[in-house]
Amino acid sequence: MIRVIINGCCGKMGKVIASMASQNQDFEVVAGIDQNQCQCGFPVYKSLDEVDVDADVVIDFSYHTAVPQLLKAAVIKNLPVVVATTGLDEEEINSLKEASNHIPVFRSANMSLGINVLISLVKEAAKVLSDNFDIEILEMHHNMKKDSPSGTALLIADAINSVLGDRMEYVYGRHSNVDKRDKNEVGIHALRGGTVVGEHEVIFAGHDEIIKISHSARSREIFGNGALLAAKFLINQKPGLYDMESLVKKG
Ligand SMILES: NC(=O)C1=CN([C@@H]2O[C@H](COP(=O)(O)OP(=O)(O)OC[C@H]3O[C@@H](n4cnc5c(N)ncnc54)[C@H](O)[C@@H]3O)[C@@H](O)[C@H]2O)C=CC1
Ligand SMILES: O=C(O)C1=N[C@H](C(=O)O)C[C@H](O)C1
Repeated sequence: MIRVIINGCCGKMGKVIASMASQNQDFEVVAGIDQNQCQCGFPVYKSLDEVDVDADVVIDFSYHTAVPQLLKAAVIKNLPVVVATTGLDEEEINSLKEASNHIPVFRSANMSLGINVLISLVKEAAKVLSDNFDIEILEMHHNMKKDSPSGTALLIADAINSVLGDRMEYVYGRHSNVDKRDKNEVGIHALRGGTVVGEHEVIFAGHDEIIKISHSARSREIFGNGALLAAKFLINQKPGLYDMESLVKKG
């Protein structure tokens, strides 16, 4: 039985993780952490420092400002952490890399298998098409999402850049642009509205033809499933930084 602490347990994803874990005999949620209070069926603390319950792993779906303190406490407690929270700035990302020198840390902006397959497809397409096709990324999420663009859109852009010699410049929206589009741009555009779970589309626009590769998340359970698989994988790893590619490769 893998004993889980959920950071952000009162949130949309925290509740999904708690529900999925309760239906999976491999997992038990032993505690939650949230700045808010909520009825969860397990004790809820304000910070990991305060948690006095034994656990095997922390799963984090919270807010970017929460991550450095969470990781600091996880290092002290020698607890592996799955970081699913997005919108991290450079300093927060560095805190994550530092923690991974001491504990296993798994980070992915998108825990779904589908997006990680899309990323593989998009990398292959970019290798073939980038000379003659302009690349734009469009994402849409619910009206409660606090960060923009999505971590997934940035993950896709970074994957494209990685196969194009890191020569691409990200352009976020085009409101103030007065020049024509540069070839070495990746446009990234965010839409917000309704209860959209997560839509991502990569558009390769060429001369007289367009290729689109897209993913549509219809339920948050696809992220919950990936996070639980990541937690199961992570508890058997040495200190280091892991991602969905590590999970797929090591199985
Ligand atoms: N990697 C992935 O597959 C996915 C990542 N996410 C990301 O997960 C994060 C959470 O998403 P949602 O659950 O929709 O958001 P949410 O806003 O519903 O939940 C976040 C929870 O974290 C809590 N929180 C905020 N600051 C905190 C702190 N300092 N300490 C403890 N708890 C704190 C909030 O009170 C809230 O209950 C976002 O960054 C989102 O982009 C969401 C879905 C999938
Ligand atoms: O906030 C969300 O809901 C999601 N956030 C992640 C992101 O920023 O990419 C993953 C998923 O798209 C849902």
